[in-house]
Amino acid sequence: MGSSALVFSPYDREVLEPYLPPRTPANHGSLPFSTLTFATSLDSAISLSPGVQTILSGPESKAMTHYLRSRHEAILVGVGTVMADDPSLNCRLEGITLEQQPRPVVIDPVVRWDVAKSKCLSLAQQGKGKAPYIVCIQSNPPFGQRKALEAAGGKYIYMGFEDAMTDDGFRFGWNSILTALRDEGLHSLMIEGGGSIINSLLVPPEVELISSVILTIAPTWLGQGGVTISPERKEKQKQLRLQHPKWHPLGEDIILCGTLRADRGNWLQQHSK
Ligand SMILES: NC(=O)C1=CN([C@@H]2O[C@H](COP(=O)(O)OP(=O)(O)OC[C@H]3O[C@@H](n4cnc5c(N)ncnc54)[C@H](OP(=O)(O)O)[C@@H]3O)[C@@H](O)[C@H]2O)C=CC1
Ligand SMILES: Nc1nc(O)c(N)c(N[C@@H]2O[C@H](COP(=O)(O)O)[C@@H](O)[C@H]2O)n1
Repeated sequence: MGSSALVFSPYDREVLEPYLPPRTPANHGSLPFSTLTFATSLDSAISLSPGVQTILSGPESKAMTHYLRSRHEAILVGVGTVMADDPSLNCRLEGITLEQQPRPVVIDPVVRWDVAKSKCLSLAQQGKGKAPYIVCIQSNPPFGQRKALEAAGGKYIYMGFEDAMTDDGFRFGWNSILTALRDEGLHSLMIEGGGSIINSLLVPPEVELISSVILTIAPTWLGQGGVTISPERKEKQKQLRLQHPKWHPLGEDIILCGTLRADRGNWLQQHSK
């Protein structure tokens, strides 16, 4: 995504409002309000292949993504995404102060990402975003990286080893991740990707941790071999269906909002026009 200041209209803001975190966090003990949001093709791909950044959002939905960034206290991505994209993970909406910038959070269990060389840290050093929090198991990340990260206001968040080892490597439970972020004082979280992060959340019981879903659907097919969103189907699992869906066209894309949690239904109905 480019670097010029973006504008998102008051009308479009109002359409999204019921699906966004409350402006004043209600309960300090609860887990962060978590919005799952990403851009997908018509064949459910979020990139052409692992490790390749693929622009799907048009200018209008890109501005929406930056509005969402301004409305959450943190943006979460997996290490696969930062290694592939070297993203900025800041908000480039017109008039945003440093205080209003979201905190980037990167799930990087064995510290594969060299944060010291990242665009995200460089932007934090320039006061154009916040330095990331990196969620990992390792207790001694490379000294130079830790020094650079901490000097800019970021940190490593260490998770316990218990229950984290799986056939795929270290995997923290989502409840533990969200608890750790709540303990860092983060009340709302925008989960952007990538594929493995999103797919692991779209299965029970993790799906209950998602407060809202806001998708950008771009009118394009990426074809086979991409990173796709297609969660594992567990035996006897019910179909996973978005509740209270709202479709909203933005430029050439369409935005699909909804919820996956039964207890959000009443709240959404009250706040939807
Ligand atoms: N279109 C869009 O909106 C978006 C597209 N993307 C695209 O997605 C692609 C990247 O997706 P993908 O390759 O799946 O990578 P991810 O960003 O999903 O990162 C995956 C890695 O994160 C770590 N991880 C994930 N879940 C956990 C967990 N529960 N506990 C501990 N570690 C965990 C693992 O690291 P380890 O391997 O070290 O164990 C895993 O391999 C890129 O091409 C990017 O461009 C990304 C975001 C948005
Ligand atoms: N909303 C959206 N649309 C796309 O087309 C995308 N490729 C992405 N990708 C996500 O945005 C990150 C890039 O952010 P910066 O512009 O560098 O801040 C990328 O890493 C993905 O998380 N999103």
